Amino acid sequence: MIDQLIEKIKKTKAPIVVGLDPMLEYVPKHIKTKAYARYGKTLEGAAEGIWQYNKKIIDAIYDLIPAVKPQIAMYEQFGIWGMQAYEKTISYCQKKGLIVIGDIKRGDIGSTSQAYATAHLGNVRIEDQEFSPFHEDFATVNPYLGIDGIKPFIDVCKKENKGLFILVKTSNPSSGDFQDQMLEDHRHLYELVGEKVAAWGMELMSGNYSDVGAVVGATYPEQGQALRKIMPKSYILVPGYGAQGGRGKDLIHFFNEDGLGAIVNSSRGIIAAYLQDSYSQYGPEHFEEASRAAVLAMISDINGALEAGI
Ligand SMILES: O=C(O)c1cc(=O)[nH]c(=O)n1[C@@H]1O[C@H](COP(=O)(O)O)[C@@H](O)[C@H]1O
Repeated sequence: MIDQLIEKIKKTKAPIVVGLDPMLEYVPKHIKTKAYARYGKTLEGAAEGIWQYNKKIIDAIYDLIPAVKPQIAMYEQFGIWGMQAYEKTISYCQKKGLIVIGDIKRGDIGSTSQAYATAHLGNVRIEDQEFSPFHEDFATVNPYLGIDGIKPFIDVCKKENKGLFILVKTSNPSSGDFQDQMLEDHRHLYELVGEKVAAWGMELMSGNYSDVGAVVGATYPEQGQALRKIMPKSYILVPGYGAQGGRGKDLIHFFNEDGLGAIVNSSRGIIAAYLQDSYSQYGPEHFEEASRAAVLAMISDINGALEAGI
């Protein structure tokens, strides 16, 4: 699957992924009014609102980008209707030719991880038929449970040609609480996890890169540089650009010398661009055009930094 992602990154010249993390407060009034008229001010009405909002944004940006990353919690808050909106969003994006990274951050004991992997990347058998419930192309995975929690995902990736991004050094302010702990051999815990990700990925090579990638936050550029060397064959998903403070110039060391190796995510910075001062001229009526302008600005910021830095 990583080869397909790389092909799309090369084609769009955009090493970016747009996070589809819809909050109800971002959905403009004209969309909410329609959704509530049909389904009431209910979980179902809210889920319809976020789905219509996503659809407009996808239509406005799909030609510019290789991939999207819907974050499942944003959908889950609207119950089963939210989960339907999650699946509809995935199907719609895939029909538009986008790679979908399901931001599910799962990981559990082996048997439970197996069920998560089946739900999101694999197929569930019901009597004599198989169904792929959420059919994302990649999923984010939490490695805290060790190899038991990861192996079922790796096995499904092998079988179904899918991919993973495993949390290594997250972007949040308290990510150091555990991840920066120094081990007896004077390595940080995130370095050990990076080494494991690199080793797990060797079984799933596709060209120069592995289907097993890593998540490293844009807010930790020095750690990103160190991890780039520890995991030379792992694609790095880099969240934390924009709303969390990451900028293009912080990101050059997340990339390899071939100009590949990283894909940078922005969620609020793109989908809620119309609420920012710099895009306020678009207004809620043209929110999707603000998102398109924000995507173009992000591509040019990152490519500009890469051209200047490599
Ligand atoms: O796995 C992730 O995507 C992720 C890991 C991480 O370390 N930090 C992080 O922000 N994320 C996700 O990336 C997105 C960031 O959103 P924005 O800050 O709005 O761009 C959210 O969906 C987060 O859940």
